[in-house]
Amino acid sequence: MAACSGKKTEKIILKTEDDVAKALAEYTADLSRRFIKEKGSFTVVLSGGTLIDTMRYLTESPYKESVEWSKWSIFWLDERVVPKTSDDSNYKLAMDGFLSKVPIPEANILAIDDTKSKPSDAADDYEARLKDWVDKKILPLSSDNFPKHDLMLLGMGPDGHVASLFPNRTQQFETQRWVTFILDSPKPPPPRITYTFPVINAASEIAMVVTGAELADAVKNVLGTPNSTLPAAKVRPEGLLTWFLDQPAASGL
Ligand SMILES: O=C1O[C@H](COP(=O)(O)O)[C@@H](O)[C@H](O)[C@H]1O
Repeated sequence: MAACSGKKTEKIILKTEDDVAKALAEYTADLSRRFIKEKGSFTVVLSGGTLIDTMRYLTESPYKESVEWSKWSIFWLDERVVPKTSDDSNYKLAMDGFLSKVPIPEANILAIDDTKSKPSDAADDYEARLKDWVDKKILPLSSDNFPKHDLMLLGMGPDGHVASLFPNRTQQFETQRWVTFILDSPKPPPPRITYTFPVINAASEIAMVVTGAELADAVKNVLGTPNSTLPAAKVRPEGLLTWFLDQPAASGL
């Protein structure tokens, strides 16, 4: 393992995707233990894409038995505006690959309301329900009054997008809203809702989980270029940012 730390950024480079999956399970279980000991709960925000498969070891021993799943709450960084039964749904992906295999209470899972077919309505609704969770003191607010989650698990696309914040789209510049929407995502399906950067960067911990040679150029741009303008370079949390990379993804560094 090669690890190098900046002030608040750590980069962990492992040989294979399987090594990254194992390290991610250990890291997430450690944080779960730490946050639950400190404050009795653990709020986790999921991406879609390859991340869910890379979380696979959390659903196996020893984590399946030892993690206090009843204290977890689940949110999504972004969601496609499609029925939850669609193969394009990030909820379905997470349910099939992760949530159906661990005992997180259903009431602790904040999924998109898929009866809202207009993306703007779906974004307003998710933001309103986040506000309810803040009012109920399940989520605290950051010093800038954005909801503060314990852990966000981010993937990155080859174009440098994170969540549904894409290059050449305005959503990446949003400074007020907690949740916004996009009608013309360059990656299908086009209609989506997404957390904004102020909410992402309010998190206590962020893991960027990036594996595969097809991500090498974007990794090089974000981590190897001063002043990269890709959306992933805007991930600068209040807390710690940890990059989990396999060697193919890190090959340009
Ligand atoms: O469309 C999306 O893409 C990104 C990256 O996905 P990956 O398959 O390249 O890992 C993902 O993080 C996001 O949640 C998803 O909606």
